[in-house]
Amino acid sequence: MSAVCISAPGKVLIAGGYLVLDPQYPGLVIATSSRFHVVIAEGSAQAESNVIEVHSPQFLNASWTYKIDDHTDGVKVQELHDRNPQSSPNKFVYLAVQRVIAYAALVKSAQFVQDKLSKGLKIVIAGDNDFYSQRAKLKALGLPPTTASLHQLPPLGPTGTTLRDVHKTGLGSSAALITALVTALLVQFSVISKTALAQDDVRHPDLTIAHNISQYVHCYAQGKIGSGFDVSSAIYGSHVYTRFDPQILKPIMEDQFSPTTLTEVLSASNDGWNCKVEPVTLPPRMKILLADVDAGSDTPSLVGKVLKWRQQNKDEAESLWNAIDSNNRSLHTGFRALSQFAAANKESYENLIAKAVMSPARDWPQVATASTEQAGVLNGLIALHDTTERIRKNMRHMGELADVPIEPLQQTRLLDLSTAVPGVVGGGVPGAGGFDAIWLLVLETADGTVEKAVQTVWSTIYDMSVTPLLARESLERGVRSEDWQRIPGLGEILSRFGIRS
Ligand SMILES: Nc1ncnc2c1ncn2[C@@H]1O[C@H](COP(=O)(O)OP(=O)(O)O)[C@@H](O)[C@H]1O
Ligand SMILES: C[C@@](O)(CCOP(=O)(O)OP(=O)(O)O)CC(=O)O
Repeated sequence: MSAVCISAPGKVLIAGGYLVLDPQYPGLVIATSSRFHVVIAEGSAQAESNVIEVHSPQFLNASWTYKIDDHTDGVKVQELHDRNPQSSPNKFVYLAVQRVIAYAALVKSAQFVQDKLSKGLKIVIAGDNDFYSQRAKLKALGLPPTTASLHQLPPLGPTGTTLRDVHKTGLGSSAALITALVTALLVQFSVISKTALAQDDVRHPDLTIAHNISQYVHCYAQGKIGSGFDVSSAIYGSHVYTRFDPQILKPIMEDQFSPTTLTEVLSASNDGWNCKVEPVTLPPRMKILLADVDAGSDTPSLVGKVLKWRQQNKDEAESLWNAIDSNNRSLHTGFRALSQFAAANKESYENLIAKAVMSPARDWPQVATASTEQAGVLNGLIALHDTTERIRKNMRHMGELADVPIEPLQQTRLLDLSTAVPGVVGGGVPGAGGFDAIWLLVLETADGTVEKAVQTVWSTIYDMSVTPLLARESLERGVRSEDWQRIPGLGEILSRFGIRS
């Protein structure tokens, strides 16, 4: 039996929330080591010709079956509700299947698609535990909210609930899922090759096709065109992202359009996709820590209010956005400068990091340096810390002006306590902000001193619950082809659906 397995990472927008909706302003997105996995198996046990079964077994009532028929006016995908009467229709999954099949039938042929479906397909979706809050599960097991406890939970574990009721952590589950599913289907129907995914070339046409179709399906399923930074990082990994002009998708966001419009708009050679991707990696010895926060209040939808405030206060908004943007760009240049230092003066870099780990960032200006190289690294670290503080201050200010909780008081207190821990460079509230999550940039030691100290601080906060996530920066960049046997927990899940090697 042949199987395709594709994974795509989650995201954290550490700089550029709101601003990135405007193509003038880039955002800095870090892709996470936590991923969504999609396996497509052909000819597995009890598979039926021209039928695609999709299962998301971490959820209750989450199976969907589609029948694919060849009509004179194109290939039709019809959901067979009676096969899974308990499952609510899944617009995201349906559109991914339907639009990729339509695209494949146009660029290959309808006959080619039918041949590929002759043994039937089974698709299994599984997301790393980080995408969903594990707070309740840890509590039920009497485990403290630490990474050590999270490591005790089975990987790709059941959530015990439905997709509608699950408590998400904000890593962008729908974008990672759609990217992995669209890419896996494109590989399955031979529209792109899986070897292309192993390459780091952000201009590779196969990656561009996977990107364009994933953005399209995600926007269509959401019923709106966001900035697209989440799908972009699911494809390309961590990067500085400048959005595409939403006009590009308009012709195919309608109910009716001609087949040639679909292929023209989504084609890798369509220059209308004017988004920019500049890959980023964190400097050596630095890592991202993330927390799922329950500060007692749900984050309402903030985007509409911020954009309305911008519209009504053009001058004030422009000067504040330009100030935020200049700091957002400094964050990126600061990463680059430190990475270059580390490459050119490895020893000085390592020695200085070993000293900086001992003090809180606010005391770094007093750290003694033994050489001009070390002083250079120290200045780079201080600049990064100051930049994160300035971004926070300006984002808080924007929250006050627009009257939305971008960095609410509870989060300010949590971040102030966290960034006072020795070895923490800085942090913030990701994306649109709110009550639900924070990110920290910390110096890394062999024994994880900083991370442990941060977790100790989190565990002493009595009036809000702060649970770490296991995610780190994705070192494997974006979407990729996997050997499913190497993904802990996946083999056992697949065997339940008769999928074996
Ligand atoms: N594990 C999954 N299996 C199947 N569908 C999923 C899964 N995760 C997300 N989805 C789809 O994505 C939708 C969630 O979209 P949305 O609320 O925009 O999420 P997010 O905040 O993660 O972007 C779900 O209703 C479902 O259709
Ligand atoms: C406001 C934004 O710029 C960033 C929102 O980032 P989040 O990470 O908060 O997003 P969700 O995954 O949708 O919850 C909107 C956008 O860029 O689309």
